[in-house]
Amino acid sequence: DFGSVSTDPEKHDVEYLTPISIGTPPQDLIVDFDTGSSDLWVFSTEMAASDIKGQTVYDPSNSSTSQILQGSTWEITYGDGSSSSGDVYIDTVTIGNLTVPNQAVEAAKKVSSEFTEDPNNDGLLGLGFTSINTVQPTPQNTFFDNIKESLDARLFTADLKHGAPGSYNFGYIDPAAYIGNISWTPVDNSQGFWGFTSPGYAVGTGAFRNHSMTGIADTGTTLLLLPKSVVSAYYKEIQGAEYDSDQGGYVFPCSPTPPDFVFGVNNGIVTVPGDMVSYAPVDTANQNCFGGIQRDTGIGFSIFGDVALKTSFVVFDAGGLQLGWAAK
Ligand SMILES: NCc1ccc(-c2ccco2)nc1
Repeated sequence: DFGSVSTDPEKHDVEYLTPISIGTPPQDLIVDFDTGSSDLWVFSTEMAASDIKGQTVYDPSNSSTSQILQGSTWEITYGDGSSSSGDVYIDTVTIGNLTVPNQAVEAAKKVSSEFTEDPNNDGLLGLGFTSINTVQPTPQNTFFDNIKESLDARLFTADLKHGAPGSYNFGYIDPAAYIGNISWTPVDNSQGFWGFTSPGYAVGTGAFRNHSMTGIADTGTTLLLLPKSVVSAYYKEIQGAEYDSDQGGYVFPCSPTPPDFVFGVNNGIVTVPGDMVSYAPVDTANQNCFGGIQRDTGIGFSIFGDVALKTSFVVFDAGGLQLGWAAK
C-alpha cells in the first residue's frame, strides 16, 4: 500500500498545510504535518467559541465511528511557545487514499493565541516518533506508526516547495521527484525526533568547513536554526547584515541576493539558495529582510526546518532509521 497528499505553503512558507479527513461521514480539516512532534490534535467543538477564529473544527458527536478514549487527556507546548490541550477520541482518519480506522484524534479544548490567530490551520499531525506523544495515561500511536506496517516501505517523503504546492508521500520513493543521488544519514530517534548530525557547512562558493551540527529534520519549524558560530560566519559575508534584538534575529538588506548556504549530509551536500535565505521583509519599504537562517540558542540542538527542507526531497525512513536528502 502507498499514498500521496498535496501540501501547500502559507504566506512566506511560514507553514505547510495538508488536508485530512476524520470520522464518518468524513469531516475535512487542513492541518500542519509536523515531523518535530507526535500528537495528532485538531480544533474541536469542545473549545470555547472565543478561541476559534475561522478554523474548521472536528465534531466527534457528528461522527458515527468516534469513540471517546475514556480518561485520556493530552497537553503540548511547542518550541515557539504555542500550546494546546484536550481529550482524546478514536476515529477513522484518511490521508490521501490511506485510512487508519482506529486513529487517536486529540480534540482540543484549549489552544494558545498563536493557533487562534492562525485561521487556516485546523491542527497538527505529528510525524515524529510515538515515544513523545503526550496522551496520558497511555501514549497513542501517530498516523504513520499505525499505517507503516501496511506500507510497501516503512517510510514517508516530504517534498516541500518555495511558494508552490508540494507533497507528502507514504510508502514509496518517487524517482521523478528528485535528481542525482539521495544522501543517506543515520537517524538518532532517542529523543523522539528525526535526529541527525551534519558534518559541516560552506558559505557561498567558499571552502567546506568541518563543523558537526546535531539537529532534527522538522517540517513544523519555519526556519533553519543553527549554532551561533555557524550563523555569524554566514552573515559575516553579507554587507550590512546585523543581529537585530528588536526583530529577534539577523536582518540584512533584501538586495543583493545573499550567498548560498551549504550543509553536509554524510558525504553529500544540501544547498540553500541565497534567494531562499531572505525569509521576509521586515519593513514596508522592503529594504531589510529577516534571515531564514537564525541561531539555535537555548534549544539544545539545531533545527533543520522548512528553509532547509524546501530545497530538497527528503526521505524519512523509519524502516532503515535513516534520513535521505536529494536535490530536485
Ligand atoms: N513545531 C510545531 C509547531 C507547529 C505550528 C505551530 C503554530 C503556532 C501557531 C500556528 O502554528 N507551532 C508549533
